[in-house]
Amino acid sequence: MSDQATTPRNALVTGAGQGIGKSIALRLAADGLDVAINDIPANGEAARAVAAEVESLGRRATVALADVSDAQAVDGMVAQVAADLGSLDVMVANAGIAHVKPLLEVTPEEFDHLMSINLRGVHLCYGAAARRMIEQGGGGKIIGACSIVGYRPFPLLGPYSASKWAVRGLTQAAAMEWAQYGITVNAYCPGIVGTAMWDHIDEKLAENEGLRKGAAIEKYSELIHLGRVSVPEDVAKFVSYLASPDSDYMTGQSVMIDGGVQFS
Ligand SMILES: NC(=O)C1=CN([C@@H]2O[C@H](COP(=O)(O)OP(=O)(O)OC[C@H]3O[C@@H](n4cnc5c(N)ncnc54)[C@H](O)[C@@H]3O)[C@@H](O)[C@H]2O)C=CC1
Ligand SMILES: CC(=O)C(C)=O
Repeated sequence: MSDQATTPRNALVTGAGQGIGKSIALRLAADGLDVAINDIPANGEAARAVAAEVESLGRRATVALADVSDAQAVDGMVAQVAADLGSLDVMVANAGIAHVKPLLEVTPEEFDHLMSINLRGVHLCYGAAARRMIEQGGGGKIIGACSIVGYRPFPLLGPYSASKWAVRGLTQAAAMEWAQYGITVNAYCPGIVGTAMWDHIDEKLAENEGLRKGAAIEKYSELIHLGRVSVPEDVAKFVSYLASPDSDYMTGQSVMIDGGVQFS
């Protein structure tokens, strides 16, 4: 195995127009990395606003709009980022969506749509980044969005939980195959983070269980030993470590950063 040859310099964060991805992008910029902001074209304005915030921290930024489920678009995104910033050293495959539905009501189309973003999207981003890093020859850091439900599913989040379970497996396989190139591959497993995703989950769980809005997140928050709902910055601090040389001897891990909900 070759050594991690260079200190990470240029990062790409998918789904970075809001929520956890935005927080990761800003944290990596604060750490001294230049950052490419990805989101879907429909969220382009938010992505450009995050890029402006990165620049206000004194770092270079570029916006690379693409749907991570589209193989051609992902290859184009990675090529654009490497051209704009000079290299790709850190890939954070953060983009994801959640559906809340009883398994017996999930249609094959809904299942495929979720998997195309949460699993194929991560696979495409991992692969495109790895090919670029191998070509560059200096190793790299590949980081994926898993979840506590990648270890223990939540009811009504069946396909979502399965997608995160699969991200954990993909992360282990990629770590094994790409160690020889000095590339580490790890994932973060947040618990209950107060973002638009949990607003949606709360609303749908409430509908399903006949609860008022806000009651579902309160109920699930009782599982958090540290006693508060997570904020995106909690996750970004850990991703900062995964993107830094301090984590060079760690690969294939999907690590809980959940305030003490799930113990692996
Ligand atoms: N919020 C939470 O409690 C938790 C979130 N996660 C994971 O963390 C990641 C980020 O979650 P949040 O920030 O909460 O979600 P969010 O819904 O606030 O943000 C997700 C971002 O991804 C973008 N996105 C969606 N589909 C995309 C696609 N096909 N291509 C490119 N971008 C796309 C959205 O436009 C949005 O900007 C997701 O993978 C999620 O599954 C994991 C555990 C807990
Ligand atoms: C959205 C998600 O992954 C959880 C566990 O809430």
